[in-house]
Order: sequence, then structure tokens, then C-alpha cells
Amino acid sequence: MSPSLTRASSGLLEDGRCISLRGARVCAGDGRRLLSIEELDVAAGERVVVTGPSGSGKSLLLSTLAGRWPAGLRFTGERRASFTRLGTIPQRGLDALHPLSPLGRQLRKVTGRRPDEVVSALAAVGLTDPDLRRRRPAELSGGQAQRAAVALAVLTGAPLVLADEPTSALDHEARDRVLELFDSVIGEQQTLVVVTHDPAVAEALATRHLTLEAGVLAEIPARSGEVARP
Ligand SMILES: Nc1ncnc2c1ncn2[C@@H]1O[C@H](COP(=O)(O)OP(=O)(O)OP(=O)(O)O)[C@@H](O)[C@H]1O
Repeated sequence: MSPSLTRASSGLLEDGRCISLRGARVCAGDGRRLLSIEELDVAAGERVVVTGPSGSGKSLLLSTLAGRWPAGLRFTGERRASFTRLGTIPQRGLDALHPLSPLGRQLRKVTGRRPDEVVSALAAVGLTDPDLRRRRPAELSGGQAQRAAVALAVLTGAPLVLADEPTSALDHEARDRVLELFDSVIGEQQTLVVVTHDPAVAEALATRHLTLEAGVLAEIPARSGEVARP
């Protein structure tokens, strides 16, 4: 079966879905099945946290949501997405940025936003010092670069933001600050999918918690008595 990559030109899929997978499989070149998802619908504005042991398929799930797979792997099934733009927040913020292009100028060029919009996005992530805007990302601390990567995802306005272990390179204090930022600056209509090993991330962010085990996806129900986050 060949992959079906249907994309609406704009807006959402039916029922406010941002992305939808049916019978999705990712296989290695030798035919080994690495990821198998019967059905997954992610709605606009959801904060989805994905946990699971090492090698369980978390990064491949992000690849599948992004519609871009590592060379040598084969996707089959149906993937429907309402977006063409995608925001990504990697483990190290620096990896989302050009290391040598001054931060403010880079964010303007990459996103096409006005200088004042870049200044306010950086202020929203706590990077208010004009000197930081003039610095090259290679000259930022790990926490500052991660905040800059969040600002970039916000400025792109991408309907789906994928974050792969976004806090694992940070100490606990910096992690908590970045988690607060996710909550406060990622737009309400922006869907966030975060892969993490850290239970604190799921606790702080998730409106929905998925887990992977040997490439098979399961939903972790909200604990009884827990109020679903809006
Ligand atoms: N390009 C590839 N070719 C062959 N196998 C691959 C490839 N990429 C991933 N795999 C295999 O697919 C499975 C899932 O990998 P994936 O990277 O998604 O795991 P993960 O849950 O993100 O792991 P970790 O938490 O260690 O990052 C693993 O068994 C891995 O070895």
C-alpha cells in the first residue's frame, strides 16, 4: 500500500482535528515493523505528551506526525494533516537555530515577522535584554537557546509544534521555566506534541498522555478525580 498524504490547503480537518492517522505503520528496510498505530486523532489546541521506554518509537511517532521519515524507513497507511507549516523544538535549542546568525535578525528572516513582533516574542520567553537579540545563538546558554527555540515556534504560528525531549538538556529550574513558557506562549490554537522521559513534563503540560511500548501506542487515561485541563 502506498502512503496517503492528504493535506487540506488550510484550516482543520473535519471535527477540528489537526492530524489524523489510520492504520499507520513504519517499517525498516528489512520489513521489521517499528511503529504501528491503528487510529490517532489529535485536535487543535491539545497538549499531548508522549512517554515510553528508549527505542519504543517516540521519535518515529514525531516523524510520522511531521510526515518526514528517516531515509530507509517505509511509511504505509493514511496520514491526514490540516497544516503545511510545522514548528519544532529540539532537545537543544541551538539545533533549531543557525548558530552564527544574530538571534533577532535570524528570527525576523526565518519567520518574516516584523521587528516589534520578534521583540515581543523574545520578551514573552524572558529574553528582554537587547544584547541577547544581537548575540549569535552559539553565544547563548542552553536555557536561553531553548527559550529562543520556543520563541521561534511561536513566531512561525505553525498549527502543530513538535518537541523532542525539549527539557532533557536543562537543569530542573530551567526545565520548569521552559514548561511554564510552553503553557503560556504557545497559542491556544497551536497543537503541541511533546516526547519526554520526564514524568514532571507530562504532569505539568499534558491535556492528553500517550505512551508507546514496542511501537504500539496506548492512551493513558486521566487519573480519576483529575480535572481535565482545558
Ligand atoms: N533509520 C532507522 N533504521 C532502522 N531502525 C530504526 C531507524 N530509526 C529508528 N529505528 C528503530 O526504531 C525503533 C524506534 O526508534 P525511536 O528512535 O523512535 O525510539 P525512541 O522511543 O525515540 O527512543 P529514545 O527514547 O531512545 O530516543 C528502535 O528500535 C530503533 O532502533
